[in-house]
Amino acid sequence: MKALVLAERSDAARELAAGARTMADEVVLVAIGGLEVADGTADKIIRIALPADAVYDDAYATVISVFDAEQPAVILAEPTRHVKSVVGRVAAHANTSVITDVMSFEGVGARSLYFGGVAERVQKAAGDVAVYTVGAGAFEGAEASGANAVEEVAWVAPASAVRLVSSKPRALSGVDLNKADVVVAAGRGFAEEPELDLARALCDKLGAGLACSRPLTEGVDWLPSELYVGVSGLMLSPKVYVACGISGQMQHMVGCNRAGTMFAINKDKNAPVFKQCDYGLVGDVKDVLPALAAAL
Ligand SMILES: Cc1cc2nc3c(=O)[nH]c(=O)nc-3n(C[C@H](O)[C@H](O)[C@H](O)COP(=O)(O)OP(=O)(O)OC[C@H]3O[C@@H](n4cnc5c(N)ncnc54)[C@H](O)[C@@H]3O)c2cc1C
Repeated sequence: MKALVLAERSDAARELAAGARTMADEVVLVAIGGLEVADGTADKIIRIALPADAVYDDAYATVISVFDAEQPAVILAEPTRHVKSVVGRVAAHANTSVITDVMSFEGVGARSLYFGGVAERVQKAAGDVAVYTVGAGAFEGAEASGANAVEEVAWVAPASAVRLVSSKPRALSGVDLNKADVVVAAGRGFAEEPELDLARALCDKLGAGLACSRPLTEGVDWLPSELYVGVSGLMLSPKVYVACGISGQMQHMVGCNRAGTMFAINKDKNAPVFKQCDYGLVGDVKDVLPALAAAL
């Protein structure tokens, strides 16, 4: 049985390839646009170079040609916006559906969230080809392997290409949250944008990355949307997660509940986050964060 892996980030490619190894005899990684691939990731790396005027999503037509040539029984994809756009169209071509946001595999079933994360279900692929988008941490302990034999395929122009109107560099936070050992996350407990400096000061002391809940990105726009954690954002598995002024709604917590150790700071002793953390501190972020930063 053959598995195809599609990922935008090198770490995710390796993790999904390791997971694919537990399901298939042959693991083929599709590397679009110069993705760096670590040694021993997959049996075969199929490289797709992006033409200068093309965007990532346009690679779907080439990936469909790869799918036709390779005939995989399973596809594992990283749940980024671009990869989802590509894999959705590959699944439509294969006359199958995508089982999204898989958190773990149980025999032939895949456990994932639905209704925006308020419920879980286990699904089994209906067709001949199983297509999954899989979050970080689903294949803990699995080891990637393979000769990384490289094959380059010709670009297949999509029937309706995305027209790039303009682009501009994005301000990055400096820390890749997917790789950070420690993440400090801010929620609506921060009443005003300048209060986020308290979380930033704690990040500096801990060498942590700053993340947030979704309300801090959408609507108020205090932080970029790339930084919010949860069912529709980042799925993280850091060693330590510090949830500050976050209530603990399921939609947020599914993105961080794989953390090794979870700390929560909230002024409401009944906040749901206290039932989900390892260590809880009842207090106001305006008092607790400066005290913590000073003590460290
Ligand atoms: C389809 C769908 C998808 C969603 N996806 C996501 C997602 O991916 N990620 C996400 O984060 N959310 C998501 N949401 C939103 C989610 O349901 C919650 O509304 C959101 O996570 C709440 O954010 P919060 O915990 O920061 O805010 P709140 O729920 O308002 O909690 C704020 C907390 O701060 C505490 N607090 C207030 N003041 C202080 C203070 N001074 N000091 C300490 N504590 C204080 C309060 O006691 C409260 O517990 C989604 C919702 C839907 C419907």
